[in-house]
Amino acid sequence: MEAIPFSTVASRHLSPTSPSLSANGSFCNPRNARTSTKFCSSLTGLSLSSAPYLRNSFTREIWGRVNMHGVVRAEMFGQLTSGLEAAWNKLKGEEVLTKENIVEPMRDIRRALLEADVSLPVVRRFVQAVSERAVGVGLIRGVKPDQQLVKIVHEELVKLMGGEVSELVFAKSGPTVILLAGLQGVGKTTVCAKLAFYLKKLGKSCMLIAADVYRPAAIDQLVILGEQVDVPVYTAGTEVKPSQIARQGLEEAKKKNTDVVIVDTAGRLQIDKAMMDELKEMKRALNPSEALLVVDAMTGQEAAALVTAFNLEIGITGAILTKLDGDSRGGAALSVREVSGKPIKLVGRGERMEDLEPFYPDRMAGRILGMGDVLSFVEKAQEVMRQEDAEELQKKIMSAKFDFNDFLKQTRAVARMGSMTRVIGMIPGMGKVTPAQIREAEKSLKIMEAMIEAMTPEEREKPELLAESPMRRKRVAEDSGKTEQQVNQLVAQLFQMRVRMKNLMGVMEGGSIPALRNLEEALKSEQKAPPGTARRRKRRSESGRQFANSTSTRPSPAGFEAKS
Ligand SMILES: Nc1nc2c(ncn2[C@@H]2O[C@H](COP(=O)(O)OP(=O)(O)OP(=O)(O)O)[C@@H](O)[C@H]2O)c(=O)[nH]1
Repeated sequence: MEAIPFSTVASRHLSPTSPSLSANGSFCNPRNARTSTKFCSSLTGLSLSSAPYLRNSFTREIWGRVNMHGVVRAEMFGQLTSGLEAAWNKLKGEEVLTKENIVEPMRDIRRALLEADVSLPVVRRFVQAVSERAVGVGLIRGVKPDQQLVKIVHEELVKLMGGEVSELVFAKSGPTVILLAGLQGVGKTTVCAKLAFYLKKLGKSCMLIAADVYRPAAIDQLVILGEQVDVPVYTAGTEVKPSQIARQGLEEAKKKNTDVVIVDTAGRLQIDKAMMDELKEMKRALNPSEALLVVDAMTGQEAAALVTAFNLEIGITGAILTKLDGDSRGGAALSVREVSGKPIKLVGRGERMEDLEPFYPDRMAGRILGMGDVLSFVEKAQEVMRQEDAEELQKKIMSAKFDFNDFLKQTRAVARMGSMTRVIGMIPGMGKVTPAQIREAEKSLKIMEAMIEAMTPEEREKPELLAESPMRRKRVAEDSGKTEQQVNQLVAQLFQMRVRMKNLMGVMEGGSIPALRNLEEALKSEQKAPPGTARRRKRRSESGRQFANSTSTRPSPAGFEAKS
């Protein structure tokens, strides 16, 4: 497969079809623009002016690297995303949305939602709401009908999923009790530890209570997970009643001034009376601030039905949706709130302890529409990247001094961000990725790492040394067990990246969206121009000039390809 620069891939997906991009020039939902900016800056600790950089060039360039050896095409709610895309495509060339021309797109939307296992009444209400709004839309100058429909669908999806983030409720005094319930194997025990890990990051002290007395292995599992996240686990064996264990555990937590206790309960294969009675008793004994039902996203609308049933039976405060990293079709995420009236508070997106996060309806809608979830991505990136590193990196990018040490640091940061599937799903247009393509990308990272490790510290710091010396590149190839061609490619990529980063920085600093579009257009047309054409040659020579400008003291490595 021919390697296509990521920026080009991104530009395809950042076309004006993205309502948030055209609306405010960022990936954030316009509604939440204020919150999003605050978010970015509060998380980074960088100045507000750094936020656009983090939202744009940082994410692209990290992914530029991951995707350098080939394009990873879009699968997270993949089928739903493509189904919806088919709907917009039907409106291409139309001047205005009318009752007649939205019939077919609405049929596509309906079909896509049903195939994603969204519950039928929810689909009906959704389609009706979108249709009513679509035909009521007047002609907005510069916004095409397909874009208008995307925007309406985005807003209705956000509404469907509850609109705002539903925050966890904490007790005003004494320990906050969070009771977790759910069927067998949905991920309850894992969620206990993940939740403790998440709350610890918010500065809360936690204790886990092992009240699943029917599966002794569950107690051991919780103890192990507790050790992993460094949170105490209260256990009392399997001979004591669960409500009794929970009460004792709560007393213990009070003595220790613990902020939050999280109670693991027994799962069943299906809802039964004994389970419900036990949960009711636990609720009476603990008076929890949160009673959350853990449901598996892969079960689609069944998850929504379970939330409804548990709520009617024992009264719950919300749901935690797990396994969103799997091939969930989206039905659960879209149906739970509307069917049960209860919000999804958190989502699990992997097996690692850090793979639990708040449920943001607007970000989820963005992912469903193939617009990615850049804010979650940036947050993850910031979690694994020290602030000083981010600042240092920013300086280097601005002065076009980005070297192989930075390259390695960022590559490793990406690796620490979690499973590739999960991370890739957050990038606009990167929703549909096959496992084989992810393996390919991971392999590429390893190859790059091996080559960089074979460089001397001086070479890593001054990539020009490698650009100028075929002998050095040969040595790196031999020491890393890779081919000379692979080393040449890596060195060339670093210089290309410097140029691209500099261009992006210029655009970001100027802050003008038309400029960004121009750049994307330019990248797009470069990709389209066949090799060897005058246009491509012209661009290449311009790119060489840009490089020469970006490194004043060194000879341009534009010629190094010829030397090697
Ligand atoms: N991929 C993925 N796997 C998950 C997620 N959450 C949990 N799992 C996995 O699901 C499996 C079952 O998780 P458990 O925590 O044991 O489930 P449980 O609900 O406590 O099961 P019972 O105690 O039998 O009721 C484990 O292999 C977990 O690693 C998630 O968000 N994504």
